[in-house]
Amino acid sequence: MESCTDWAVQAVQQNGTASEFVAKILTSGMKRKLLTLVMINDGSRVLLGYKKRGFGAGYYNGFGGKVEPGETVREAAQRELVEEACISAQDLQEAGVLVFAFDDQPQPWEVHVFAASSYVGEPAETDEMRPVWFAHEEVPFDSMWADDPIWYPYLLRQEHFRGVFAFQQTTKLVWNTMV
Ligand SMILES: Nc1[nH]c(=O)nc2c1ncn2[C@H]1C[C@H](O)[C@@H](COP(=O)(O)OP(=O)(O)OP(=O)(O)O)O1
Repeated sequence: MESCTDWAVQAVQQNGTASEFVAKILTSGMKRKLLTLVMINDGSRVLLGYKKRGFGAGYYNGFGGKVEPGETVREAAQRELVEEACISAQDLQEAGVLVFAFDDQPQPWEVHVFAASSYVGEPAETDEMRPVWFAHEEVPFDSMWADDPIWYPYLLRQEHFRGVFAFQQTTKLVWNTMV
């Protein structure tokens, strides 16, 4: 089976990129870092968390984090949702995959995005995230990762997506392609 990194490498080779580090970081065969991101979407609103600490602090985002040894990507997605928003998704669906190459991180990141419309529990603030509902037309892209406006339309249309994104100095988006 084709691994996700293979399609990301192909995308870079087919589309070219102004930033050499993207090709270098994706083709070097180094292990990627696996992460999850869960988007709760009730049909007209999405639940985002204001990230209070760590990577992406100050941004709104879905809930997620690193896949720990011994757990599946799906298990990690459920665990992070409970840890960060105090809710458990009932209909977690695979929504898409995002590959990020950073010029200041040693490994490419592969983020598995899941969507859910129903959950048990009540969203509550944790040490890491403050949950806030946003209407689809009011998603606060100015306070989010620069790649988000590119793939959110796919998410909201419930169309599966794969994207490759290159960042310089952590947050400056310098190249992207949707596959
Ligand atoms: N460019 C980007 N756009 C986006 O929308 N989400 C991104 C992103 N880059 C990273 N993320 C997400 C993936 C993941 O859900 C989160 C980063 O995870 P964290 O570093 O918070 O992981 P952990 O919660 O495991 O960390 P610790 O609690 O520090 O162990 O940010």
